[in-house]
Amino acid sequence: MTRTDRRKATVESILVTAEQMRAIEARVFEAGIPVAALMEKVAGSVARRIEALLQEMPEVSRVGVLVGPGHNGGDALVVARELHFRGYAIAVYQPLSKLKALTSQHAQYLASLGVPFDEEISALEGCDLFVDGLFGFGLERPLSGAIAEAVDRLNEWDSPVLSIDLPSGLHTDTGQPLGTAVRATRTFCLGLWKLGLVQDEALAYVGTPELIDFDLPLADIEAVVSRPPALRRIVASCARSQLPLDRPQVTHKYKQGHLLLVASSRRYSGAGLLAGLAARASGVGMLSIAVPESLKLLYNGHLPEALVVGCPETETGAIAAFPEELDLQGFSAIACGPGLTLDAAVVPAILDCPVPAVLDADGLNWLAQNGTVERLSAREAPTMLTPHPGEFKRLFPQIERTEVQRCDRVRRAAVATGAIVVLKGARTAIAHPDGTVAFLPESTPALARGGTGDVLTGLLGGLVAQASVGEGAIAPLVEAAVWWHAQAGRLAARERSPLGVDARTLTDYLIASIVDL
Ligand SMILES: NC(=O)C1=CN([C@@H]2O[C@H](COP(=O)(O)OP(=O)(O)OC[C@H]3O[C@@H](n4cnc5c(N)ncnc54)[C@H](O)[C@@H]3O)[C@@H](O)[C@H]2O)[C@@H](O)CC1
Ligand SMILES: [K+]
Repeated sequence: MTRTDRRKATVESILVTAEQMRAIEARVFEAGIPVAALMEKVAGSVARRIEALLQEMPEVSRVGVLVGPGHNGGDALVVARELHFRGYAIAVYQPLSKLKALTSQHAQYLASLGVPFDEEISALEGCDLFVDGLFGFGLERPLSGAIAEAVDRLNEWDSPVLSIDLPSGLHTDTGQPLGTAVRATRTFCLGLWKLGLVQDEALAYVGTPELIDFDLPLADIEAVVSRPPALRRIVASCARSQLPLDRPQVTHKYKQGHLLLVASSRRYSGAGLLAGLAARASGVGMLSIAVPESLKLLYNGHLPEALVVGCPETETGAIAAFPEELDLQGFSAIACGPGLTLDAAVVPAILDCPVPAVLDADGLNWLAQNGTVERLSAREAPTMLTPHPGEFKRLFPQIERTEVQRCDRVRRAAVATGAIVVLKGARTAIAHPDGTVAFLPESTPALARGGTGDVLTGLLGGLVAQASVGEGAIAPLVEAAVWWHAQAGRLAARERSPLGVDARTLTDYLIASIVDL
């Protein structure tokens, strides 16, 4: 990989906090680039990008530009100037009279060109497009008074809004609106991806995010951001490259991993089927499924290739124990949890077994009742937990109470337990025991349906089983599984509408979403 490629890969994959961005910028300025030159370069790139978008928007003639007191406002003024010269009618909303020096100079020049400035947002009413440069990264103070009212007013209008760096009002790290925030159609994130943009709280504000790379030197990025970076985005090309698509020519089924799926009860008979169908799509060499004895026929019917292990049942129809002859150590991975109910008595045996394990649903609920941290830190083999926020809260009540930010909560959970923790959400976060956290930047709300979590468990289990018999590391595969699951959801939503992504259908789209790679 050349240095240029490495820089590009780094820029695509890391997430920075406001503090880190500030430190990187400071190094660049210290090294000598004039602030005005950088602003011209960055805002010039944004302007060219907007001009390209405008080629597809012939209806736009009047552009409203929101200008704040700092350099985000300066960027917006450069964009406004360029669009003015391209023939667009520009109107500027500038609520605060005191501007930073550079911003003030740009304002003075734009005004000299005859562009009208106003301190009332109503002056922009009826514009065909808005450019939001009120506040950029590092905002701490909540928006209030007339500016907050102006933002709320803007949010009621229909024309598209393009935000520079972040939607104004959003906290750079938490992604939460400070008082209120601009609801953008598109956000041009400058230089490096900001952590806040991949938080669930930010999604209603960010619109389509896009990175404007302005050539921050790799040395300056690496001087501030640790290696491996503590915070990352899952990049599609990297996730894809982890999938076990290239098999050796000479192999056999047991060399491709043997997954034991432990799932279902008479009450929740379908959960294990969904996980089993997803495990099938993972390409795992052998699939065994342990279910209550009375469900054996059902499972044989739906998953003819699987070895179905009928287990003794409790009175309630849960798995009471594994059959004596079942050797847990003979599997390359175990995935446990979907549909078990808390009556199932199999989790301790899995925890005691030195085989990689994925725990979900009632596997997690069992842990929550029996001491998550103590039980997991004693384990020798890799463990993966896939909680949704409710399960996470039950698993880690102390962490939930002390940490405000999701990113910190999930990181602490992974460090404390030694497990890889997949905290599911609109933007799933994956924390590793070394303290690094990766976020899935693209997904679809169509996946918010019962059973899609069972699909993830089966898929992840199947991939982990393959990695654990091969040379591949398990950690990157967890991220690949989360990415793949979302890709399947996105493809299904595109082809069948967001209503057509039931969990059973999702399992069909797993293969469809990777066949043309
Ligand atoms: N300096 C440069 O050449 C570059 C600057 N960039 C731009 O600069 C931005 C960051 O600039 P700044 O650090 O000036 O930050 P802002 O543009 O967000 O402005 C901060 C100013 O707003 C005021 N302020 C903060 N909260 C407020 C509130 N709630 N109500 C009223 N006023 C409030 C502060 O007193 C401060 O003066 C980036 O987001 C980006 O757009 C980037 O283009 C990179 C290059
Ligand atoms: K902004």
